[in-house]
Amino acid sequence: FYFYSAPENFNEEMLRGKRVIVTGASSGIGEQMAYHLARMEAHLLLTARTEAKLQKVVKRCLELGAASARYVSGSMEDTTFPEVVVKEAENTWGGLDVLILNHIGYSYFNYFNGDVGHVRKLLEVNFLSYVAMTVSALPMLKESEGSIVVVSSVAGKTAAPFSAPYSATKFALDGFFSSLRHEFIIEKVNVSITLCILGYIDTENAVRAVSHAIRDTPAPKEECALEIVKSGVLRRRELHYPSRAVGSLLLLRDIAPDFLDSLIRSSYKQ
Ligand SMILES: NC(=O)C1=CN([C@@H]2O[C@H](COP(=O)(O)OP(=O)(O)OC[C@H]3O[C@@H](n4cnc5c(N)ncnc54)[C@H](OP(=O)(O)O)[C@@H]3O)[C@@H](O)[C@H]2O)C=CC1
Ligand SMILES: C[C@H](CCC(=O)NCCS(=O)(=O)O)[C@H]1CC[C@H]2[C@@H]3C(=O)C[C@@H]4C[C@H](O)CC[C@]4(C)[C@H]3CC[C@]12C
Repeated sequence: FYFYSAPENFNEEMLRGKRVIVTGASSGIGEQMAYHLARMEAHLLLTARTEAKLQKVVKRCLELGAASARYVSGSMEDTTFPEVVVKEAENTWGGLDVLILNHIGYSYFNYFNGDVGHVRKLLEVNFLSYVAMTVSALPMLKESEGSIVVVSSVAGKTAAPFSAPYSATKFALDGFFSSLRHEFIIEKVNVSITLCILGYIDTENAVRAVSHAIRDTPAPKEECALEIVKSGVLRRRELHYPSRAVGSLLLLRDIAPDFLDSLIRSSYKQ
C-alpha cells in the first residue's frame, strides 16, 4: 500500500515538462488528451496510422503550449511497431514519464459473425500491442517512477450485445494489467497502472457506429479526456467515467447480474 500511495489533488503543473506517449491520438479521446496535455506544457509523442491527421494534431498541440510535440505514424497490427514508438521516445527524450494506451482497431457493431480471424487481429491491436508497448517502455517508466494509463470500457467489465470481439479485448486488458499491478506492488516497482472504464462517449467513430442502435446520450469526449489525464497523474487504480452511470453499472453487475443484462438490452433500440 505504501508503494502505491498517490497524491490526492490534481494540479495542472504536475504535467509540466513530463514526457508522455499517447496512442490513438489522431482522433476522438486520444486527440482530446493530447490537447489537454499540451495546455499543461507536457512533451508529447503521439501515434496512430493516419499521418495527415497526426500532423494537424501536433500543430495544434504546439499552438496550445506543448513543451514539444512530435508523432510517429504506423499500425499496431504490425507487431514491431510498439517497440518503434517506444524507441522514438527513448531516442528523443532519453526517458518517459507517462504511457497512455488508448488506440483501438476497427470492429463491427453487430451479431458475432463467426470470423475468428477478425477476433485474432483485434486482439493484436487492442490487447497484445498494449502488452508490447508496456514491455518496451517499462525500463524507462521504472527509472522515472512513472505511470501507465490503459483506456478500457464498461464493455471490458460487463458485456453488451453486438460487441463480442471488442469486449473480449477489453476484458483481456483488465486481466493482464490488474495482475501486473499486483506484481509491481509485490516487487516494489513504483509504476502506477490506471485502468479507465468508460461508458458511451461522443467521439465521431463511436457515435457513427452505435447511435442508430443505442438510446443513451453519449458523454463529452473533452471532459472524458481530462478525467483520464487526471486519474493517471493521480496514480488512481481505476477511473469510472461517467462516474455515476459506470458506478451503478458495476454495482448491479455484482449484486444483480441478470437484471443488469436486461437493462443493457433494453437500452438498445428494437
Ligand atoms: N467512444 C466511446 O464510446 C468509448 C471509447 N472507449 C475507449 O476509448 C478509447 C478511444 O476511443 P475513441 O476515441 O472513441 O476511438 P477513435 O476511433 O476516435 O480513435 C481510435 C484511435 O486509434 C487509432 N487507430 C485505429 N486503428 C489503429 C491501428 N491499427 N493502429 C494504431 N492506431 C490505430 C485511430 O487513428 P488512425 O485511424 O489514424 O490509425 C485513432 O487515433 C478506446 O480505447 C476505446 O475502447 C471506451 C468506451 C466507450
Ligand atoms: C451499450 C454500452 C453501454 C450500455 C449501458 O449500460 N449504458 C448505460 C451506462 S453508460 O453511461 O456507462 O454507458 C456501450 C458502452 C461502451 C460502448 C462501446 C465502447 O466501448 C466503444 C466502442 C467504440 C467503437 O468505435 C464502436 C462502438 C463501441 C463498441 C461502443 C458500443 C456501445 C457500448 C458497448
